[in-house]
Amino acid sequence: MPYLIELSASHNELTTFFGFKPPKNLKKVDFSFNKIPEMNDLFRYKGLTRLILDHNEIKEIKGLTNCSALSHLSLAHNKITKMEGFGKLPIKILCLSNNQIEEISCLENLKILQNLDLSGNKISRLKGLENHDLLEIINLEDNKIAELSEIKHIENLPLLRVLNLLKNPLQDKSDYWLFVLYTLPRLTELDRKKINVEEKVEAENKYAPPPEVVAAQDHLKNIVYSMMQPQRIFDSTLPSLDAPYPMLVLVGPQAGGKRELAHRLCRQFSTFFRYGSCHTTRLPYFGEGDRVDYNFISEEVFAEMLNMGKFILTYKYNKHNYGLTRDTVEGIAREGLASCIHMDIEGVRSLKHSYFEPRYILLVPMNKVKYEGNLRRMGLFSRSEIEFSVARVDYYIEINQDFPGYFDALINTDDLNTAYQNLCQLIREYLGLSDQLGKDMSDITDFSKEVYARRSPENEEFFWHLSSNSLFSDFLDSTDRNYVISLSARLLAEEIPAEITSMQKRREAARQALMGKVPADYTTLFQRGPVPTPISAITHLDRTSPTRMWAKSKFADGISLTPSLSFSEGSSYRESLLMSKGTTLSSLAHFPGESTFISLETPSPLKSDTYLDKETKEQLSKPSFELTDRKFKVKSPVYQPNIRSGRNVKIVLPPIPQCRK
Ligand SMILES: Nc1ncnc2c1ncn2[C@@H]1O[C@H](COP(=O)(O)OP(=O)(O)OP(=O)(O)O)[C@@H](O)[C@H]1O
Repeated sequence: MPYLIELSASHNELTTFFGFKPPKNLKKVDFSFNKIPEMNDLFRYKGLTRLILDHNEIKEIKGLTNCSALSHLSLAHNKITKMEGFGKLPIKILCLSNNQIEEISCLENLKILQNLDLSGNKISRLKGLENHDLLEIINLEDNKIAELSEIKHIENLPLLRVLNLLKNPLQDKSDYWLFVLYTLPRLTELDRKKINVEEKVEAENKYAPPPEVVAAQDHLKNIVYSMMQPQRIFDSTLPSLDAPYPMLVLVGPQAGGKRELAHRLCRQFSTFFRYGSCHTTRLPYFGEGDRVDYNFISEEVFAEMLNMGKFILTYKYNKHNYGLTRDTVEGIAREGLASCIHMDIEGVRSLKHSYFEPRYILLVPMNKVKYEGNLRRMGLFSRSEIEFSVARVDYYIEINQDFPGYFDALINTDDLNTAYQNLCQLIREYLGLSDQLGKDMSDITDFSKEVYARRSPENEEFFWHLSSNSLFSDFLDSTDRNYVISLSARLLAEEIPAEITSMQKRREAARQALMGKVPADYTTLFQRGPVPTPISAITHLDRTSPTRMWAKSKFADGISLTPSLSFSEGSSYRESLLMSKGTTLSSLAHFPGESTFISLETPSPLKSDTYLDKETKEQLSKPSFELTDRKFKVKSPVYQPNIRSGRNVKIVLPPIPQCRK
C-alpha cells in the first residue's frame, strides 16, 4: 500500500510494530491499546508526523531520532520512567501521561514544543521547562509538586496560557491560586477553570499592590481596628461639622528637612500648631529624641497598637513601620491647636482616604547632588539607601506634576533657612495673618479673647466690623467655603441604597439619643466600654447631674456666659458660623465680663444639622434655663448639652481655609 497515509491498529494484541517496509507516504500511525513492550528503530519512517503508542507496555523511549517530521508523539499509559530519546525532533505535542516519570529532562532540544502532557506521573519539580518560548499548554495534573516556588521555572514562558496542577500537594497551600495567577499573569486557564479579570486584579493586589491599594488597605485596616474599640466623639471634631480639623502635613523624601522645619514652625506659631510626633519602629538617628521627634517603639508594640486601633494611618518605609496615632492628633486638638505632622508619601496616601483634610506641603531638595551629599555626611544610610532616597526626589516631583493639587504647595529645601522663610510665608497666608500680626504670634490669643469678650448685643456692630476686617474674616470665609464645598459635594453625590439606609439609621439613633430615649441595640453594640459622658469634660462642674451641674456652674460666682448659638432662632448664619467654630459656651465661660443675658446653647452641631426634623429642632431649641435679674434658674431639662472635652480650652483653632483632597 504505497499510498497509505494513515494507519490505525489500535485495540489489538500486537507485540511489535512496523515489521514491514514502510509505505512512502505514511504520516499518522496509531498503535494504541496493544501489548507492545519495546519501540523499534524507526529510521526508515522519515515522513511520520504523528505516532500514537498509548496503552502499551513500553519502558523506554527510543528509535525516534531519524523521524525528522514527527510533530506529535503520544506514549500515555506505558511504563516509561525517564524522559529521553527525543533528539532534536520537531515535536509540538508531547504526551507522556500516566507513566512513572519522576523528573522532567531532555526537553531542551524540543525547541518548538507547544503542548506538554505529563499528568499522572511522579514529578515533583518543574525544572527543565524553562526556555520553551512556544509552550502554551502544560498538564501536570496528579503529580507530586509540593512547593509554590517551583512555579518560578515556568514564569518566563511567554506563551503559556493553560496550566493544570490539579491533584498536586501544592494545591493545599492557602495562597496557591492567587500566587499562581500573580506569577503567571498571562494564564487564561488554570486547573481547568477560566481565569477572570477580578481574580487577576486580586492576585496583583495581594502580591504587588500598587501604592494606592496599599494606602486603601491601610486605611481600611485602621478603620476596622478602631471601630472595634469603644467609640467616642473626638476632640478634633469641630463644633461646626462643615469645618475640618486643621492639620498641616509636611511631606517629602527622607532626611529632607521635614522634621526640622516642622519643629521650627511649631515653635514660631506655637499658638496655632503643635508638633505631632509619629510612631516608628526604626532606631533613632543621632540627635533625635524619643517622643520629641518620633515615638520610637518596637515591632511588637507597633503591632499591638495596630490591633488596638490606635493608628489613623500606617506605612512602611525602608522596612520600618511608621504610623500616626489617633491619640497624637486628639491630644493636640484637645488643646485647641492644629497638628503639624511630617511623613512620607506613603502616609499621605493613606491619610487622604480619611476624613481629615490637611494642608499638604511638599518639601523637596531640588539639588540632588547636594541632597546626596547631605545624606552621605549624616553617615546613617547605606549606599543603596542613599540611591533610593535620591531617586525618590524625582518620584515626589512626578507625583506633584501628574496630580495637580495633590500637594497644596511645593517648597525647595536645598537651603533650609530659605525653605523655612517660604514655609512661614505660606503658613501666614493660610492662617490669614497679616505680616504685622504674624510677627507677634503670642498676641493672637489675647486678641481673640478680646474680640470675644467684647461681644454682646449692644456692640454687635463693632464686632462685625472687626471680624470682617481681621483674620476672622478669613476664618469665616473659609468656613463658608468649606460649607459650600461640602454641601455641593453632598448634593451632587448619589447615595446608594445601603448608604441611604445607613444614614436613616444614624439619624434615627441621633434623634432618639437627643430626645433622651434609650439608644437602639446596634448603637450600644459599639460601646463596649464606658462611653464618656460629654459633660464630664467640664471638670470644675458637678458631675452628678447635668442639670445641677449647669445650675451650679460658675454663674454663681459671677462669671458670665456669653451667648452662643442659642440666641439661635433669631441669630444669623454668619454668627452661628463664627460661634460654632470652636467658640463654645463652655470656652467663653472662662472669660469674666458683663453678664448680659444667658441662655442654654444648643450645641452647634445640632444647629447646623440639617438632618434633624422640625419637631426635634423645636424641642431642642426650647430654653431650659431662664435668667431673671442676673440669676439663673433651671426650668426643665429638655436634654443634656453635648459639650465635649477640648472645646473649652482655647478659643479659636487656626483657620486653615478651604478643603482640598
Ligand atoms: N537642605 C539641607 N541643608 C542642610 N541640612 C539639611 C538639609 N535638609 C535636611 N538637613 C539636615 O538633615 C537632617 C535630617 O533632616 P530631618 O530629620 O529634618 O529630615 P526628615 O525629612 O524629617 O527625615 P525623616 O523622614 O527620615 O524623619 C537634619 O539634621 C537636617 O538639619
